[in-house]
Amino acid sequence: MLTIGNKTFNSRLFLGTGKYPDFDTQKQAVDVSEADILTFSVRRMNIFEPSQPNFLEKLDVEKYSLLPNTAGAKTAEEAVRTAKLANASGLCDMIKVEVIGDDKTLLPDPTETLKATEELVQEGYTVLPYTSDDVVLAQRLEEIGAHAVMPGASPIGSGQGILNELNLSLITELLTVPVIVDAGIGSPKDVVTAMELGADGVLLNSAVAKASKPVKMAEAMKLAVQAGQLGYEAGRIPKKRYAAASSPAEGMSV
Ligand SMILES: CC(=O)[C@@H](O)[C@H](O)COP(=O)(O)O
Repeated sequence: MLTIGNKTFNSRLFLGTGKYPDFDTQKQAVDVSEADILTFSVRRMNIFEPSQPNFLEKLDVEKYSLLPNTAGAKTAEEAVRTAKLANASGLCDMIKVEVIGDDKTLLPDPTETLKATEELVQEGYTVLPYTSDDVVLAQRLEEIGAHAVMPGASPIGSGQGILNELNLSLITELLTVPVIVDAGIGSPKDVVTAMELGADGVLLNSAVAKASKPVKMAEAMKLAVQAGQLGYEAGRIPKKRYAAASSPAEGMSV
């Protein structure tokens, strides 16, 4: 079970809803993934124009916890405004703060992310900021009241997987709020690694939506989260420099 703020979830997989080849594939992938939390860009929703196509129209949104994100925001002010828009439309169980600092890398702006997180926390939102894998920044976000912290594995949509295992493991060790590894996941292997590093969950989009077979990949990601979590709880063996025989001879008479 995963608890964020005052909500509890069965699944530790957070799924993005964009970039699918069509809405039927999106729905099937979401169903198969058994994700409880779905994220979507507020800017891509026709919130106040019911006649326009609705990005989530195939999904039974009542079944999920919705995590709108502030994608497209470049300042704290824009992110806060976007969060309020999502809230006003009734589509906001929690908010993912995403303030981009650079168009090419889509890496988050640290100071604006802190500012937006602080303001939204003070206004009573359940806030999950997307951040870099910087350990001290993750700690600051926790200190100002973030309900979970979401360090990136690598740049959004890059599929490069986890670039800095050390930093992610330090973040999961030092923070007490949930740590959700977000962005850059390329394959189930990356998900297992994130969970084995002690992440409480993983948020991904492109790796499923852009896979050759998105529905199959959604299932693989579900299983990877479960396998990584089980492995983490089971406690892996320490790495040794030299071999250790599987059938030790000590204590045997012959
Ligand atoms: C959907 C969303 O929130 C993305 O901004 C997120 O960071 C996922 O990134 P990937 O597409 O790399 O999984």
